[in-house]
Amino acid sequence: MNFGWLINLPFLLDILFASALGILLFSRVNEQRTLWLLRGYLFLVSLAWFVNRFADLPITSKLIDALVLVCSLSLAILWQGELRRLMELLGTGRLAVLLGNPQKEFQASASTVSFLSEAAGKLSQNRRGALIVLDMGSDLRPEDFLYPGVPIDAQVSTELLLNLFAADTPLHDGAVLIKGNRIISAGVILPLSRQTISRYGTRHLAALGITERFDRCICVVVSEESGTLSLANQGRLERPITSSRLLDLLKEFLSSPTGKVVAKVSSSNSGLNDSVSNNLVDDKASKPNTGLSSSIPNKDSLQ
Ligand SMILES: Nc1ncnc2c1ncn2[C@@H]1O[C@H](COP(=O)(O)OP(=O)(O)OP(=O)(O)O)[C@@H](O)[C@H]1O
Repeated sequence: MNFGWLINLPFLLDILFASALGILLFSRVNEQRTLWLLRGYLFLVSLAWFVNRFADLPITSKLIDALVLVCSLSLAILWQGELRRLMELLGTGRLAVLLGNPQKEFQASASTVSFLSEAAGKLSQNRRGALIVLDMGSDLRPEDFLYPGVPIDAQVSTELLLNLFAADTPLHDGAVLIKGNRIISAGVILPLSRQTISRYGTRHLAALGITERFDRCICVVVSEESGTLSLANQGRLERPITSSRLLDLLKEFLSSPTGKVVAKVSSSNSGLNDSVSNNLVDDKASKPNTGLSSSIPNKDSLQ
């Protein structure tokens, strides 16, 4: 066998780029099951390449190609949200997000998270509906929202948060966006989750929608109907939680450079974790599921 191709520069570059891409992909996957799928898929692709290049087996090669095609289609359906997000990031040139570099200036301080959990606790006691997005370096931009809201740019405080969600005030509808220690805007309309089988209302779906798109973004939700406090992270909802539990989770989130703590805590806490995809406890069970597109609100309908 001639191994001359091994020292061929284009071939070495090919291997280098393919390995870099593989490492990047594996480093971005944080779920074991997804990792297995990716590993299996890459094995099939490598097998197809090997058989095509080195074996003179046309029928086997065609069969493996067909298998790779079917698997690619299945994965495209399974990961449509992630693939869409990948293309959005590539299209908007946000490579830092893709490479997982958090923006350090958006690290919230310990006092910010305690103001936030204190406000959430009071809102919950008073059954005031609220939705607070805490961006800890996920590079959220106005174009990521359905409506970017009204600019505020003020230091986070319990009083200001309570004021923003007070009944009958112009900005109480929609979400408050916090970046680092500052309230950036209020009245923000978030994209809804694509988890259409959920029976949650739009406030909770909005929290899931933004957190399933952005890793380092979490959402605190207070239900107006039940006063239940929830924390959304990476497309999962942990509820019901107390304000002190919220504070603990926020602190753990702050101390984690990858922002994966809450998911880890949730999965080990079967009593509290409530993933929408699992369709568990739901205080909106009586509400008909209207489907995603029909339930996306516009600003006018929320006022
Ligand atoms: N896409 C969105 N982005 C931001 N806020 C939203 C969005 N959709 C709905 N909301 C907020 O949620 C309110 C409606 O909540 P809805 O009852 O539909 O949801 P919910 O999840 O059942 O919440 P709750 O338990 O508080 O009733 C709206 O008045 C608005 O303030």
